[in-house]
Amino acid sequence: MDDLLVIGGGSAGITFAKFGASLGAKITVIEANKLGGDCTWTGCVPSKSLIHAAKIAHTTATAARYGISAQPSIDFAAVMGYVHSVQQQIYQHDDAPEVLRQAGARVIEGRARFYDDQTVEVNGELLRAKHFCIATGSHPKIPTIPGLAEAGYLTNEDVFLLEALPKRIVVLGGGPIGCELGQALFRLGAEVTIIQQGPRLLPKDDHAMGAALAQALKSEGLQLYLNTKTLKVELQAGAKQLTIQTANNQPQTIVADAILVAAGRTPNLHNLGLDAAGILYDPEQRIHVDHYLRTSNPRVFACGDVIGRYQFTHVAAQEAGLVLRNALFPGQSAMKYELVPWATFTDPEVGHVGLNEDQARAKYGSSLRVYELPWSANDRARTEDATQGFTKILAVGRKEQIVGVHIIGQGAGDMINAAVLAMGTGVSASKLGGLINVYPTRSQGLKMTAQRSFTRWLEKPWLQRALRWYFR
Ligand SMILES: Cc1cc2nc3c(=O)[nH]c(=O)nc-3n(C[C@H](O)[C@H](O)[C@H](O)COP(=O)(O)OP(=O)(O)OC[C@H]3O[C@@H](n4cnc5c(N)ncnc54)[C@H](O)[C@@H]3O)c2cc1C
Ligand SMILES: NC(=O)c1ccc[n+]([C@@H]2O[C@H](COP(=O)([O-])OP(=O)(O)OC[C@H]3O[C@@H](n4cnc5c(N)ncnc54)[C@H](O)[C@@H]3O)[C@@H](O)[C@H]2O)c1
Repeated sequence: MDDLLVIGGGSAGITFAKFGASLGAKITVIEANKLGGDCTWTGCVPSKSLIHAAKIAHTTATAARYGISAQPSIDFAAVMGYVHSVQQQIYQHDDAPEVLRQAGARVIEGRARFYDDQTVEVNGELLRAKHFCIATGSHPKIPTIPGLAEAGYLTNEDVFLLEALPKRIVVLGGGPIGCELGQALFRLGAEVTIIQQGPRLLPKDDHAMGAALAQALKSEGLQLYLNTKTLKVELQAGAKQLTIQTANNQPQTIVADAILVAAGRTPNLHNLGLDAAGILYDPEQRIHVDHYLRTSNPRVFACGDVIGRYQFTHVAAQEAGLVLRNALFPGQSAMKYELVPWATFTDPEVGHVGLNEDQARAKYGSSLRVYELPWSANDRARTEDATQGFTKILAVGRKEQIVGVHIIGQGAGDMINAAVLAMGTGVSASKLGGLINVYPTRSQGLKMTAQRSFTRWLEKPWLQRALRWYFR
């Protein structure tokens, strides 16, 4: 009998197969479509490949300021060919059934559902296991807008299959998907309008990040509507006409050739037989799990996008590791979410870890200190004409404990990992500011921001007076 049977072979499922089997446990992964899940086929991998190609187009088109003149000629089908080739490479190397079998896991292709509280059915076969894990991921949430379904729309599930670039694209949603793909498609030649129903982009990030990103996207040429509701969509002479209500309550229309819906995610629970297995879930379609990622059926765990917490590949993988620990070994450990980092791979990128400023202020009040440094103070950023950005460190207490770091700027997604290391190992802001970093690097900006925790004392009048006396 299997030690663990996993439904879903995406980011979490693949971690189960590789890591679980390497421990010597009997692991079966059942996948309904293609191993690799959202990340390889409809998420991280194609979006980051498209963003890379789009950045090259943008860099080429704007190279005149460096004394280099060129105009990119963009073959959209070839760009998509590049995207698909990266997907194939990653699939063959990391996700394919033979890779997981080689690692020691059993792979079954088929759609699984619970038959009862200790049995799963797939391809007409009933399978029992000591434990189960639901890792079925999520799919795009489609807002209820009159006429949207009839007019037709794209989501992350089909945008990477486009063979030609639509001329005018409206993106519904100003979260990470809308901002990343909106900018990439703009840079590849589309006219892009992002409609965000809330007051700012990236509302899960620090408020200053969304505002800075909005400024960057607008200055590049994207149209942005914040606090805006889409009232209806109509087909007019083959094009899609959206009637929107903007912040000042003025209805107006926008005409587009394609609408990309990027308005959040819904967990994949449909037809899973959860009731037959005694697994509780809520009307928002989230499975209830405890701190140990166990559902209301003690044999069954759930992790990844399906539990609707932090919907990232690195979190799905971390949660899968925790489920392996709790299902296969005595005792149990809880998932810790305080140090979940993420990055939005726009240009400039936005990196996040810990509390944002509003959360930190609500929690720590006047003991919160905010250290900020614009990238214009960083020499490497200057040499690379990448001064659009800033770093923000949130610290508390006499020990200057770091409770949040937020970075907007080129490469912020890589840089945020240093902040994770500092926070995870209890390095204070003053300690971080005192370390030696390589000059000239953009990541030095993190250290330079942390340095504010002690250089700010130099601005105190009493210290100024004392220094004047000392050097009299
Ligand atoms: C456009 C986009 C860009 C993204 N970019 C990033 C990024 O840059 N960084 C990042 O960290 N995250 C990113 N994400 C999020 C990331 O893709 C997800 O958080 C991650 O894939 C979740 O992993 P998972 O294992 O929970 O689900 P998935 O990877 O979606 O895997 C679930 C699998 O379960 C299968 N399945 C479903 N039902 C059944 C069933 N009944 N039987 C058998 N199999 C079933 C599905 O076919 C699927 O393969 C992005 C997402 C999108 C949409
Ligand atoms: N770089 C990354 O790590 C990355 C990239 C893409 C996606 N993701 C993951 O995928 C998840 C889903 O991304 P997402 O951007 O779809 O979701 P999201 O929930 O993060 O953002 C969606 C945004 O759309 C807005 N919205 C909802 N309905 C709307 C409507 N009718 N009109 C206009 N705006 C509307 C919401 O206010 C929200 O801000 C992310 O939260 C993240 O976990 C990660």
